[in-house]
Amino acid sequence: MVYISNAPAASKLVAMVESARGGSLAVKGGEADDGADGTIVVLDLWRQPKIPAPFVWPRADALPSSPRELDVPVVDLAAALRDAAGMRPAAAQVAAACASHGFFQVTGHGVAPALARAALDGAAGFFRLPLATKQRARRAPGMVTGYTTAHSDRFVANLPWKETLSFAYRHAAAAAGDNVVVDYFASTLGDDFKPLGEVYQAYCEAMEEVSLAIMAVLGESLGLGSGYYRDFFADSSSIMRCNYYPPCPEPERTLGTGPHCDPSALTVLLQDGDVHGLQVLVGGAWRPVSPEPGAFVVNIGDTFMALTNGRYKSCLHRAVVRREQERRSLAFFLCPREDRVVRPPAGAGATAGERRLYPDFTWADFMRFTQRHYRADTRTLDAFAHWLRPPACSGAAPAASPPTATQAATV
Ligand SMILES: C=C1C[C@]23C[C@H]1CC[C@H]2[C@]1(C)CCC[C@@](C)(C(=O)O)[C@H]1[C@@H]3C(=O)O
Ligand SMILES: O=C(O)CCC(=O)C(=O)O
Ligand SMILES: [Fe+2]
Repeated sequence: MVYISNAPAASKLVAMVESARGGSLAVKGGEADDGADGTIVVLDLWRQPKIPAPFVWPRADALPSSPRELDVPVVDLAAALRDAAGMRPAAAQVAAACASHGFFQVTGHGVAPALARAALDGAAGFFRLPLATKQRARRAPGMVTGYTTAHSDRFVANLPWKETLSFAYRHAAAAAGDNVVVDYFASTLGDDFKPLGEVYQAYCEAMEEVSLAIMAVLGESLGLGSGYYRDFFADSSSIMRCNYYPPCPEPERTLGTGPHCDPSALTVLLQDGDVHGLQVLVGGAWRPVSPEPGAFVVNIGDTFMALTNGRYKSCLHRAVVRREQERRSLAFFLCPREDRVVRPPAGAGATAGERRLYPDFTWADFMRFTQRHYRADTRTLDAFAHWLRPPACSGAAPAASPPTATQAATV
């Protein structure tokens, strides 16, 4: 028997796996099965000799991969926050990186190595659990949070070779003493998962602090002062995502995470060990950003690009997979409070006479766009801006006719 979720996309996928093996397909909807009765679970996907067709990404527009490491500055956050003498070089490093590709690394962040290790190990342990256990946290339709295998509940083609677990981290809740992450783990996976929830609660708190420190440097780098963006994101509503990329029999035909710009404001990424995977598109080639021990990789997302009227770049990136090695990464997506209006301040792109590149929007709307109308890809922010404010001549009404309304469900 094959366990599948109720989604048609997933049933198609599993059917393909089955037919590739010449086995018979029995579809089981509803509750997850732990596989103890001989059930073949979706995890068998990761052990196929060939990748199923829905995982094959088109190569027509394939750009070359370069072995040359991307030059990403390493910014010492502790020095930057200590005094003006430390801030000056940090702000200059960040300004240069963000004006070109938007990627840099941070050290001096104050995150205890043991906490980072526990978060990575926790992800390793979680993804090794039986599918049925992980499915207790499965993503609800239209939500970004939850557990997914290859996003097969959302899409039928260009499936990513990964499993993910995502959860929300809201500053307001944490400030009120609510342990939202612990509660999430306990309520979806069970009380046994409280200790893991505690690890991620602490990790998210640390990530928020790191993100706000970076916001201080970004503000300085744009001449707005260290408080401007720090205040804007002081009541953030962020997303934490654990990525697991299994070894892949045909790594050159698929991707762990497809080419995209992060819709969020800022991403703080922790890569596990020395397994390379993250690549950034710069100068027409995919360039690796390898894990630096003790450093986090930071990148500007679309929301911050909009906050600077395009001055700071949200750059295309992807994650490749490997034949022999599995890989894990932890991404903390810093996002504004849902109802905050994203608009560049005077001095960072909204000076008199400068053309606004993007309309005002709220994170709630942008988030909804990526979960219900559009699959985040190479041009998410432009598609969203167009959806919010179609060109006058098109006559289209935004909510009634998102340009790619069917994409999220099918592609
Ligand atoms: C708002 C979001 C959409 C995604 C999750 C968060 C932040 C990053 C986005 C994502 C990772 C970009 C690549 C494509 C995506 C579908 C993925 O492969 O996971 C994106 C996320 C998503 O919609 O789940
Ligand atoms: O796993 C990685 O290295 C990158 C993942 C990523 O870009 C994302 O989750 O947005
Ligand atoms: Fe990303």
